[in-house]
Amino acid sequence: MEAAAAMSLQTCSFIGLDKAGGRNGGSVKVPNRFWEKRRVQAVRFEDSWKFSAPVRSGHAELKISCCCKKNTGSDNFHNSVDGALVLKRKSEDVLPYLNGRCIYLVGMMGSGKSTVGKILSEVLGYSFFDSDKLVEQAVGVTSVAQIFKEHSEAFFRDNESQVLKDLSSMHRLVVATGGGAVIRPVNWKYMKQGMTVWLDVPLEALARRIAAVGTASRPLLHQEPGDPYTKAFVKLTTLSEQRGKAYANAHARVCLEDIAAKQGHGDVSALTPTDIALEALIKIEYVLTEDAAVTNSRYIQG
Ligand SMILES: Nc1ncnc2c1ncn2[C@@H]1O[C@H](COP(=O)(O)OP(=O)(O)O)[C@@H](O)[C@H]1O
Ligand SMILES: O=C(O)C1=C[C@@H](OP(=O)(O)O)[C@@H](O)[C@H](O)C1
Repeated sequence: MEAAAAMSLQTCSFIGLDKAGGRNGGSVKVPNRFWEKRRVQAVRFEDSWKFSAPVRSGHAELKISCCCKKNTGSDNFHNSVDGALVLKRKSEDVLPYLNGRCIYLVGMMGSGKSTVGKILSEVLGYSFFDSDKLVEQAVGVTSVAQIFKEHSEAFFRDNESQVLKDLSSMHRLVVATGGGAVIRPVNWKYMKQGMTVWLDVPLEALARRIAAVGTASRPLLHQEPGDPYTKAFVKLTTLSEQRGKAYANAHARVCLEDIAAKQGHGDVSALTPTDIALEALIKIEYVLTEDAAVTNSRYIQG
């Protein structure tokens, strides 16, 4: 049911970026023309950063017809509709508290940032961006692997920071960041303009997912010897040790082991992207309502 729910919920649309810098130049600035186009979808709010308890509106219209189209079996159909409804209702709870703030998904390669991010953007009515894709478009190449090969990791990181900086002035976006975006403190300054959410996935599950699609598109994993699972697992273990603390900077942590335990089976591979998106919304709501409560109690106390 999940693939269908995810497919039907995703409406990712990227708008091409003009090449704004030479291949051998320094960082590449995302051109203004790009943001002018996006402004149609990504509304700017001048004063949206105040944490206060919002006025709740009634339930918005539920848009589930697209989910039904993709499913065939009757069990799948019901699971999918139920899952989509629960997710949509939760998004309506969270939206007033988000107040236009962007969501930045962080996590290791293969943690599901793009998959879950597209679902979140759809239910929230936000636009979706994959920062890797924005870097590729800004540099004028078709893959991150090409940037690593023809330039360097440092060149990629500079461009990644520039993209995050440009995104940080926007609103109503869900951004799937690259797995290494967390290592530069300045990127946190940009990402923390919005809500940051860490998708915390066990290494075995990450390596299984990556092995299923191959390591070619992920240059940091591709250099290791061995079969795709071993290559991925070995390098991810090292990266996770180096980055573990950095991911923990996020406002919210979505731990797949915890979700699986809550569901009573303990099997993270049985979790669907919709389960994970729902948990992300629950965690975001928790963080934002805590902030709103603190702000309101300060206001009452004068
Ligand atoms: N919950 C999930 N269960 C199984 N596979 C998943 C799940 N979420 C994502 N995947 C798969 O894992 C791979 C990596 O997901 P992706 O969203 O691209 O991760 P990221 O953007 O964090 O690198 C993709 O092939 C995707 O289909
Ligand atoms: O973890 C990392 O350092 C990287 C993760 C990749 O993004 P995904 O997390 O989307 O695979 C991409 O940015 C690049 O290959 C480096």
